[in-house]
Amino acid sequence: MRSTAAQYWTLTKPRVVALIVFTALVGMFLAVPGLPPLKETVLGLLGIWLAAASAAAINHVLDQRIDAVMARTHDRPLPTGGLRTTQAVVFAITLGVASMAILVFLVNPLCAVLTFASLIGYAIVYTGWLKRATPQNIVIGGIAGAAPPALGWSAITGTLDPHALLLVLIIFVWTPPHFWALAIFRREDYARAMIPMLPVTHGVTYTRWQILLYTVLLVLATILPWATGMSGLFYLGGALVLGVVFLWYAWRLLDPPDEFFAMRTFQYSIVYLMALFAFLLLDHWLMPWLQAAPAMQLQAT
Ligand code: HEM
Ligand SMILES: CC(C)=CCC/C(C)=C/CC/C(C)=C/COP(=O)(O)OP(=O)(O)O
Repeated sequence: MRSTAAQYWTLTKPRVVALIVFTALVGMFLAVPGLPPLKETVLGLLGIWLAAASAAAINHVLDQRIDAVMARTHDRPLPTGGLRTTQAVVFAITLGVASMAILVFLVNPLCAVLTFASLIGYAIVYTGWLKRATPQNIVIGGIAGAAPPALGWSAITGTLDPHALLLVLIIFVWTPPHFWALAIFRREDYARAMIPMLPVTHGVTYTRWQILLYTVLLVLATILPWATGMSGLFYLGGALVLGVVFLWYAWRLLDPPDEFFAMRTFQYSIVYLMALFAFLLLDHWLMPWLQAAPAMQLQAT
């Protein structure tokens, strides 16, 4: 039996939210030359983390009947009775209110509004409506999960920058291969719960082609930070290597070597996004050094 604290922690989907917060952090670092101001960085991350955790807890509340019939999710705190619905609702509201208080009063109103829209987008629009309504659920709902780089950026600058939207676009296009690979492996779960995920409504072969299509779009989208001058060649090299590996997974998935290959593709999607954003960050730090190096060589001669 897990402790009550561990059950609450599970409600926040800690690993998904950790990667979400990392993408927000990268948005913050890319927003300004050098280091972003400490106060906005720390409080902005705290506010975004609390909002995402609140949204995740609401997802557990609204999905508890679905979660109870799926093998992957049946042991979550609400289906098992580890926590009562009222406990989860109070927890979600507390996190949400704390997040908004921090962002409105200590960061800036734009960041607060965008973060609130993402919270509602995931917790209510995706979970409460789209997930049950259309196989395009995760494509449209993916906007909320993709928003954090823009949330981070706006926490630092108080503006919505086109470069931040490029990072949002990358995660938006990444979401379908990320999720549909898992959904192929778990399609019987979704069929049993009567959730219209793409492999259930359109079949596995169609979903595999859609994964390949979105992976091609993803690789093209990842060229844009370099093409628009936001990132340098170090980033581009990393993005292309990661992208070629993703394309290889998506291509092999059309005729997979075993039934677990879709799951391996899903796992790679997470490594991919983590590494891609790490490349953005490293490139941002390295760029001044790389640009200064030829000038220093000239001075030496
Ligand atoms: C609508 C958009 C998305 C959908 C439908 C989706 C769906 C899923 C699902 C069903 C899982 C398996 C969770 C589990 O077994 O507990 C998962 C795992 C994961 N997702 Fe997503 N995801 C989305 C967006 C994102 C975003 C935006 C990120 C991060 C930027 C992300 C990061 C992760 C990570 C890190 C895991 C692994 C969690 C673990 O190992 O416990 N996902 N996703
Ligand atoms: C404020 C802000 C940044 C909000 C974003 C919040 C957030 C946690 C987004 C992650 C998306 C996600 C895990 C979707 C899976 O939901 P699912 O219900 O399809 O998956 P499940 O079956 O594992 O519950």
